[in-house]
Amino acid sequence: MKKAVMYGAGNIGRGFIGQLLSQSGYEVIFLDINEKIIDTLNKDRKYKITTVSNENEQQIIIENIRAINTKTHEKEAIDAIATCDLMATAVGANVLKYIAPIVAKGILRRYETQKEVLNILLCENLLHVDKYLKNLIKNELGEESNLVLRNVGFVEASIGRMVPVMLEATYPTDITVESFEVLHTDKDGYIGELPVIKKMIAYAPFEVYIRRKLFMHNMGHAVTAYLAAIKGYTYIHEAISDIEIKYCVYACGIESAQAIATDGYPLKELINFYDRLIYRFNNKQLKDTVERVGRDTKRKLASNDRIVGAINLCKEKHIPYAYLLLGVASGLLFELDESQHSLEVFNDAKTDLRKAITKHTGISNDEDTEVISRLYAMLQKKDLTSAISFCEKFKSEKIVD
Ligand SMILES: NC(=O)c1ccc[n+]([C@@H]2O[C@H](COP(=O)([O-])OP(=O)(O)OC[C@H]3O[C@@H](n4cnc5c(N)ncnc54)[C@H](O)[C@@H]3O)[C@@H](O)[C@H]2O)c1
Ligand SMILES: O=P(O)(O)OC[C@@H](O)[C@@H](O)[C@H](O)[C@H](O)CO
Repeated sequence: MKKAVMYGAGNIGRGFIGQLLSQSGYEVIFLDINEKIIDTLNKDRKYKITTVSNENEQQIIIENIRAINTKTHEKEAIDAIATCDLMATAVGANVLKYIAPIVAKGILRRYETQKEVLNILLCENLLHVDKYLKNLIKNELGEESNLVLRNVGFVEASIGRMVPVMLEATYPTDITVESFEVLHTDKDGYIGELPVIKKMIAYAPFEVYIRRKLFMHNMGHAVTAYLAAIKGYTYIHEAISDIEIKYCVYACGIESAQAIATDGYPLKELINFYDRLIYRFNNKQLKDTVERVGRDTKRKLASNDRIVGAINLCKEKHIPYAYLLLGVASGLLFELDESQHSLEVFNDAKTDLRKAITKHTGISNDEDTEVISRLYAMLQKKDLTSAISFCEKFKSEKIVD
């Protein structure tokens, strides 16, 4: 049986990629550091996925799996990487630097034992994650890195399925997901033959799919969460049913779509994609939280991430972006974050807003800073109605009807 290493046994590792790999005939070996999840996976050798929508729910059992704790069994983890047929990561953008040493050791062992090609599917929400992880691994490998990495494909993937955080009370490995199951990957990232994976599609050039995912899906998701926090909602489906929030999220999506479409991707398809997405945000059974979707504004408001990345693309393509600036203003007010990764941004904005805007978003021009500051003041008073009229007026000055 072919072997696949799934680095990260969390929401996406178990709830999406692990499923597709197992259903494609691979034995799936999860690498993780969460003892409870690892022990339960090894005891049961299977786990349950519940797919939910507003209409129905369905349960499936994922088999042919086992797990290795990389903290306590590093040697076994390296061995798994050295001998597998395919690998994927879903650990979180901030965690890649911690797993790079083990991945590098596994790759080096493959090189020393003349093992064939390894393709690594990178299932993280990070622009150019392929180059990022490759560089981390190059640093680990030192001088010989080019030779060692000759047979390793770093493959960007766009993960569309939304998987919420599970409640403490559920069985440790149970997971609830939405039904979306297409796995988009970068055709140019693979080395050798494309692996056969259920629901996997390989595209080239891939940039437009990554932009669609990050600057529409994740951007729209984040803006929903930031405005939801201002209005006091707990779940994404509650927020997207609020007419003012839905209007702003839609307007942000149109700004992004117009910028992405300038590279030849049909605007109509991008708008259809966004319409379906907003419908998917309304999945009441998924119970995806504002906290999960919004957390870590230090990463999410950065210049290459979902909102400011979209703004930068709009600037490059001369597309107006009033509502995306509202997205930034709302993000600067977000403090609902158990991980504390939003606290620095929130406190900096409270202390010196203009300085915080430049520090955390890279935005430094006077007009954008002024617009964000004015929207921030309105949102601080929870006045989304005035913020919307401000955006409309600002937009009409920029657009000739
Ligand atoms: N949840 C979603 O809806 C979703 C959808 C698309 C993409 N993503 C992306 O997928 C990635 C994973 O997200 P997730 O929701 O599955 O997160 P998660 O927190 O559920 O899973 C991450 C897993 O990585 C493990 N981990 C953390 N540090 C580790 C280390 N040093 N070594 C080994 N394992 C370690 C954690 O224990 C956890 O099981 C992120 O980049 C996220 O942006 C998530
Ligand atoms: O995973 P993050 O923190 O980068 O972003 C939060 C959500 O937008 C994200 O996890 C989406 O659910 C996912 O990317 C959907 O495809």
